Amino acid sequence: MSIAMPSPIRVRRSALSVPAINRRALEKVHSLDCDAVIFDLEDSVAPEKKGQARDNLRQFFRETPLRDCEAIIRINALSSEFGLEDLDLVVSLKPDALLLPKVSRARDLQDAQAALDQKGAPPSVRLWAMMETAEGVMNATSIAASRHQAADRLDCLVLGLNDLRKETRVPPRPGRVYLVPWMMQVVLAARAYGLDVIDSVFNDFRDTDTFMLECQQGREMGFDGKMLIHPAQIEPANQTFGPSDQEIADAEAIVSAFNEPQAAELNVINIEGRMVERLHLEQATRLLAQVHFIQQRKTNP
Ligand SMILES: CC(C)(COP(=O)(O)OP(=O)(O)OC[C@H]1O[C@@H](n2cnc3c(N)ncnc32)[C@H](O)[C@@H]1OP(=O)(O)O)[C@@H](O)C(=O)NCCC(=O)NCCSC(=O)C[C@H](O)C(=O)O
Ligand SMILES: [Mg+2]
Repeated sequence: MSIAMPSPIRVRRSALSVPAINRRALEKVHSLDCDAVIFDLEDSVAPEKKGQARDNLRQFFRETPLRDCEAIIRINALSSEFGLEDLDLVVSLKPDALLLPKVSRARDLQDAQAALDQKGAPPSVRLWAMMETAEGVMNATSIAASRHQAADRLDCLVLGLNDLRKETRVPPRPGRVYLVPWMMQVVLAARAYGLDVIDSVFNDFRDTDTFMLECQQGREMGFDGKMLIHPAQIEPANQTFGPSDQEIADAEAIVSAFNEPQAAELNVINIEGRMVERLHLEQATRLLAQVHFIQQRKTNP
């Protein structure tokens, strides 16, 4: 017996932030192997440069749109003086998602969704939410739940620890030790409502060893991937958040064991002394679909 591939399969191991004001960085993105590019109009763009940054994105989307990589635009808060013009840009460029910064309550997302709907953005334009305020983390459950209410475009939560540290005054420490409970709260809320969740940026982009440790920690906490600030972080993030050879071999063994005729009516089987249930078959099938997705991308560069 075989089971259908879950759909849609998405892979979000690496989401590179690119300041929309930086033309040189924009030119580079086509040569980079990240799963998503977040074109930033918010904190990496000075107030007097917002217009120029929007023009850069207009030119980029017109001349060299991304292929096989999600395109996300992070706008300024809708309540800011830049928010509405950013939103109009999103409606005209139709990226894969709008990333809303500093989401503190479900209402922020509902307002963004209402504005997208009212301006005629197609349903393909999803919503991503930055979780980076104390209030946002405390409201993680209702924010994630808004996917089933007035913000059904919501697709993914992105943790922002720079802002969260600033507001809570928790200093950076090895292992992000005092932040872990809040991070897990965001992961749990995302999973309860079927959302993806992406770990925060790591600022010291030349410190590859600590970055790798942070990626491994993020993966073990259940994150799908990491928001990145520098091209050098892409490969380590793809490696850490992608399926390992051992995980692929295990998944193949599970699928093939359940495909045996004698397993057709069994919900639980024994694979080399390990209990394996159909829920593991679902996990294995999802993992193999992700492997397929990644391989296809490699063969269509
Ligand atoms: C941090 C940087 C300013 C460093 O840039 P630079 O000094 O140019 O570094 P390098 O000389 O090592 O760069 C080597 C080449 O790589 C290109 N580059 C660098 N960064 C990027 C990038 N993000 N995307 C594409 N290309 C990039 C350089 O142009 C060099 O190219 P070349 O000259 O051809 O060799 C810079 O990395 C940077 O600006 N990073 C992104 C900053 C950003 O987006 N900030 C916002 C996101 S952070 C966030 O969201 C925090 C969150 O909200 C929270 O609260 O936690
Ligand atoms: Mg931030």
